[in-house]
Amino acid sequence: MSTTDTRASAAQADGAAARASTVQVYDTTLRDGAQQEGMNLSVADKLAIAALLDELGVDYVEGGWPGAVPKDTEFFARAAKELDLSHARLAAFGSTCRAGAQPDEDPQVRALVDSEAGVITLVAKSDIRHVERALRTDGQENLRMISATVRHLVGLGREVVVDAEHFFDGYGFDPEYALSCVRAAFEAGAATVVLCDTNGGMLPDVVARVVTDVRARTTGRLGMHAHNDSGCAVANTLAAVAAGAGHVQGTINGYGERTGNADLVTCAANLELKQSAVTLPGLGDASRIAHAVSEITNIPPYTRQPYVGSSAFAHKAGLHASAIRVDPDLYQHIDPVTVGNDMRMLISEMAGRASIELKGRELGFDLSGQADLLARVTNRVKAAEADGYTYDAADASFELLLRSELDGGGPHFFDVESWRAFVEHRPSGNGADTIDAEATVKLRTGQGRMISTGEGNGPVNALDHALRGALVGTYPEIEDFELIDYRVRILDSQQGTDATIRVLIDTSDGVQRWSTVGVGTNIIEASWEALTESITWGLLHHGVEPR
Ligand SMILES: CC(=O)SCCNC(=O)CCNC(=O)[C@H](O)C(C)(C)COP(=O)(O)OP(=O)(O)OC[C@H]1O[C@@H](n2cnc3c(N)ncnc32)[C@H](O)[C@@H]1OP(=O)(O)O
Ligand SMILES: CC(=O)C(=O)O
Repeated sequence: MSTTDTRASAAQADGAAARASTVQVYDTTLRDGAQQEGMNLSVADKLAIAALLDELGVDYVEGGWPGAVPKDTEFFARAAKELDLSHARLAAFGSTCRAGAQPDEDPQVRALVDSEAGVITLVAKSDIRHVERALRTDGQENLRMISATVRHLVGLGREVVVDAEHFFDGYGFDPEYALSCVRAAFEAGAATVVLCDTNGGMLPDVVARVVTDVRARTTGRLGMHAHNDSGCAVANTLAAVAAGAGHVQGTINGYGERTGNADLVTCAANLELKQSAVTLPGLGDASRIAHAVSEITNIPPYTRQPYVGSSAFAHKAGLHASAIRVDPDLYQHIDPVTVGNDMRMLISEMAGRASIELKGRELGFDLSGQADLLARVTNRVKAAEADGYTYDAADASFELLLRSELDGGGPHFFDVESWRAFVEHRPSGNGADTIDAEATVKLRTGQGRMISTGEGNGPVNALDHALRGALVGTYPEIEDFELIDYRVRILDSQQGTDATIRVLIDTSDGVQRWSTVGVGTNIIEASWEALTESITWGLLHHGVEPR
């Protein structure tokens, strides 16, 4: 073991020794995550997400609030028949009984029992101001509500978790009252009392101090539920664990009310990989699972999300690449494989020869020892980027550039003789004028000269149709290629309509997706370049030989 390794291991061992390795991981995506603006999950969505969370290996999946939200009532009914969880326990969320009511008479509490969930999580007020102003009752009655509801559910054989709402604010205002709520829950048999930063405004030092105090003055497992309004939800969760909390709540991808909850994957990865405080059996699949949940919620993944984002291990700076070539650990905090992610090299004006060599390796080319070639490609990339190209968003165009240096010309599927596109406005006289676009492409393949005309709803669309028309006889494979995204950026906006234009095109064949770039002072010229590169890369990667 090297000196650096020894030092790193010692530091990690210190951290680990300070913590129990039994911190419970409790997911509230289906309840608090669903409180996110714009999120609307069907029962089928919830069942699918619950199965993914179980694969990840969380200890608890909170399914929602049966009795309050009809879909959640249905979720628990269907979960009992359809969900086969191998690791997680299903938790139903709800509130304590109402002021003045008995739990066995309260329909909300009955709905929790009827959900048949083995775990019931009760939200309880712990800030005296909320008790008096929101519940409109007094402190003693709130303690009775907590105590009676917990006792009732424990008596029915359920594991009870109590979420002490607004705990940190309440503790700051009246610590004795906030503590009496925690004690009431434990004395009635709650397995865990979760201290909630409901308004999400806490900072880690406050969380650490409060959790330490509460731990010294109560007995029982404490948990942490952090919202991210101060941008500190993950940090606050880790601070709570460092101060002795044995249960963490959060949501996958950090979904949740307002700015969201603590991102559970980030929390759990930190706790497992850096502190050995949790064991998440599916951590090695975390990236796939986080993205699969994004597909279901229909909320695009956050590319810079820690651990699982597509940029989490993407390296752009040339100096980083030169060190990574020696040892990836020099610029990465963990091995991406441990969370199911990949290291990627981004090629741009900031690339150096090491970046090109590593990108080449990623693409399947061994460029080691080819100093002249690496220098040539680096120089071409820098010059092209200065002209407006951007290769970190267009891997396919970079690959073609690299191959053109490697193969002395690269793959050559067709020779373009000429192309043209025009747009015609046709007045109708009745106000319903039409605008038609038409393009003609002339090119040669090994099978002869092809001339094709295409129409479209704009000149680029017409050109795309004409190009495909000219090629499809020789290369029928292109019928599978579909242009799925088209982005235009004006590079020097002060030049008005004379500006340089960059076009990025994403193409898919239903299995893989690739991106190409074109640049020109004319939007059609830039689009043509990106279109032809897209077809070339697609043919190449379908194993097609020039015909
Ligand atoms: C911090 C959190 O995020 S907790 C989770 C919050 N999630 C949700 O609110 C989503 C689901 N909520 C709902 O469907 C509805 O708000 C319901 C069914 C819970 C309540 O709806 P309604 O019965 O129409 O009541 P309304 O929303 O007007 O008021 C809430 C009532 O709950 C009471 N209440 C609030 N917190 C608690 C608590 N911890 N324990 C007991 N009662 C509570 C309030 O005092 C109020 O009582 P009131 O009807 O006597 O005034
Ligand atoms: C319970 C909960 O969701 C909160 O206090 O934020």
